[in-house]
Amino acid sequence: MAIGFQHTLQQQLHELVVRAARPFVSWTESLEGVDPVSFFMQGPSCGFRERFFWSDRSDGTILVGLGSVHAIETGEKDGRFREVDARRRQWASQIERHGDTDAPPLLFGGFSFDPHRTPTDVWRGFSAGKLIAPAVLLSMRNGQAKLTVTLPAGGGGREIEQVGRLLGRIAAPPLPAPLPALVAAREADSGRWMEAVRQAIASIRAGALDKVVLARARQLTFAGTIDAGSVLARLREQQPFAYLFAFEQDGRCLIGASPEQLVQKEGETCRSICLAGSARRGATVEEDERLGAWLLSDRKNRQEHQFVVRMISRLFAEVCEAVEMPDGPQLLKLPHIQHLCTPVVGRGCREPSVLRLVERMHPTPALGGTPRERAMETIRALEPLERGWYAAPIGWVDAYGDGEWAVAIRSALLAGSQAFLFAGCGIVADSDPQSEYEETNVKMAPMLSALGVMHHD
Ligand SMILES: C=C(O[C@@H]1C=C(C(=O)O)C=C[C@H]1O)C(=O)O
Ligand SMILES: [Mg+2]
Repeated sequence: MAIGFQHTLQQQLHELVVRAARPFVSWTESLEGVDPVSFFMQGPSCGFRERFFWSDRSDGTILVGLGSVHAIETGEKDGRFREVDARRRQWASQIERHGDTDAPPLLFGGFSFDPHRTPTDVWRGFSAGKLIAPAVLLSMRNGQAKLTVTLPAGGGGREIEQVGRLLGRIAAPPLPAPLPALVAAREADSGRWMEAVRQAIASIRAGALDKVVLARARQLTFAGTIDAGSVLARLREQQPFAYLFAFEQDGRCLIGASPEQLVQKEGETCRSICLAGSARRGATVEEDERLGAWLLSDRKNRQEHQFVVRMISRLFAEVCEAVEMPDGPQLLKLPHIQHLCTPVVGRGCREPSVLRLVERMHPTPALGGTPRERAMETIRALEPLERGWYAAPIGWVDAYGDGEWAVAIRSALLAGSQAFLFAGCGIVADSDPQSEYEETNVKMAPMLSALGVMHHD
């Protein structure tokens, strides 16, 4: 689509919404030569109040959404995944599709970590479950870029005008705004956090549970508003092997670079990454290799990892015809940290939607613990913070039920001039509170660096 055709396009969109026979109309066309982060950055100045970003680890799929044409939100607790999935199916049947129909319409979404926890003001708008269909979607898959506009039948005048503005500006992308300076950092006392870890270790040794993940939060205050677009641009440079995600609404943005896939469904194939067990990166090649070799053979880290592998491989065996996975973990090396990693593939998946898989998977022992309910109770009792959407599923689902979800770790909630950072770690019988504390410091480093804050403790 050539720039300058935008008036014809606006006219076409007007005609489509007038003639629509279903509640929503969606139109898709190729759109080459657009940088996805610039597209994201254009959102607010074109009047879009919601912004979404997703890219997978290989950049094979990049999805950027602006605005909201349909929101599915639930305050349900145990039934939240089923409820939003049922409403997703209903939405999918209400769309009239035009143009290139290879790219199905999709929704960006997220869930809270623990719907039984009372929501706090910090996480305002980040409900137990939420899916949003963007008004405008830039999707890049297999090297092909497409633009999809979805509008309500008989309406959409404002959105059509915004799309016009967006297309008019695409050729001149804005520069990322400089990040404001840090003025204050606040965190609960590290001694208290380590005391909670000590209590968790005692419960585990007493046989109450096998593993629990405990997290910390740090609140940073900056001299001005933090723009999610600038943070995203930095994450894209600094974290090339992670899932990049951003979910922004009402000026609040959950953003991060997560190495951890929760689950992907593509037709009858589903995939997951078991990720648990961590070491920092070495300063030299020798030190780095030594730390990696140590991690691969360390009993405590192997155990922490194995709980995740056991749960995910069993679950895949229940819902798939066949499960493929390597015999032992591999190392996943990221800029600040290395992890034990076991990819799992399921063939002949019988679940009809990725959201049904998310329901079964969340929380895995990598983010909650094992056994699941005991771990959740332990987190509620020992962790003083509200996780909100941290460590919870974030991703997208399309009209057919396919999609990909990561866990929202290595992340921050941006709210005006404040950023809330979170990091957790898997506690097992052999954990040492001081080392676990240091591990969470390493996990906060990527987000601190993306925010332009030097890491020091
Ligand atoms: C909970 C986090 O990370 C999880 C905990 C890990 C660990 O304890 O070794 C490793 C990867 C993640 O599954 C986090 O980054 O906040
Ligand atoms: Mg760990």
